[in-house]
Amino acid sequence: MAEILDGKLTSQALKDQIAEEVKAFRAEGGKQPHLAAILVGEDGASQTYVNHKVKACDEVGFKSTLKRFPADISEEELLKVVEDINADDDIDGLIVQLPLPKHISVQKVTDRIVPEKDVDGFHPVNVGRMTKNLPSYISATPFGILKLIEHYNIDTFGKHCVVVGRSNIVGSPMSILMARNGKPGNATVTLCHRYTQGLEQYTRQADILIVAVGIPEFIKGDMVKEGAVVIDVGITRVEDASKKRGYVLKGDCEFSSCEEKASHITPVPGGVGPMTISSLLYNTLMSARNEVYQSDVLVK
Ligand SMILES: Nc1nc(=O)c2c([nH]1)NC[C@@H]1CN(c3ccc(C(=O)N[C@@H](CCC(=O)O)C(=O)O)cc3)C=[N+]21
Repeated sequence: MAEILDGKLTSQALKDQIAEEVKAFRAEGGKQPHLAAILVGEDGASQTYVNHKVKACDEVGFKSTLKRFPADISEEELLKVVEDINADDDIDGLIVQLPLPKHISVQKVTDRIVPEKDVDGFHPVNVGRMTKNLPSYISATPFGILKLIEHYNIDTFGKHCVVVGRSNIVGSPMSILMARNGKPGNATVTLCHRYTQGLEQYTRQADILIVAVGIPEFIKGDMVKEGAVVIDVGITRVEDASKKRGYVLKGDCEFSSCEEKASHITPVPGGVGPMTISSLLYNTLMSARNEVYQSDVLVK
């Protein structure tokens, strides 16, 4: 029986801390942190996530602005919206909810956000600074996983961490963060992906197994080492006619079989997902306080 790494509880604790810090900051004459989100199209999951983000802003005392556009907005128009927000001194953080429609380049749009407002940590300047262990915005999902590991006092020093999936948003930054000299960090990292041969040979060696492939129940218990810490980043809507909503949420790990082997495991939902939201808020607070790019000559 594994201990549950409760992302809902941990996220709430982090939000409570953020709310306190907002109060203290404003009492010193600081501004109200302000997060802007851009949502393009009508994707159901994206709408859910963005609504969660707006609600979370209210909870911690942030201002939020949601800008919605139809799926057929042109790339040029969207880039103009980004530029307007870049120039708006009241807005501290901007996220463009992914995925975007195919005719819009994710890279062009994320690269257009000024690094100082890139609270998603997707801009190459933030990715580069993260890699060099300089102050940066760390993407919300990897940042949330670090916070969860920290909250439960999980030791990563010298441990073997196997990351499955090499996406720009999760797998790649996660592998860098777990290996770099930090806390949590200093792990020995193996990064596996779709072309890895004999995947289970690697996953079975993991003291910490982080899975972000987006394939429901991809990892089974027999691929997990006894006593491993299992972090499941996947969250897929799987059709289920017996449910009122018509779907269930599934992680990348088969919970029942992995839970038998693991010492700690994140559930889906209620694991990594909620941590993502509070981490985004934390980045926005850091931006309002001008902590990351303060007195910084790199990008000015
Ligand atoms: N620019 C951008 N930044 C992102 O950070 C970003 C994105 N685009 N696109 C999509 C992914 C996914 N993501 C999640 C956020 C919260 C939950 C979350 O709160 N999940 C709840 C359940 C949510 C539900 O009921 O569907 C849970 O796991 O308990 C999940 C996934 C952020 N992402």
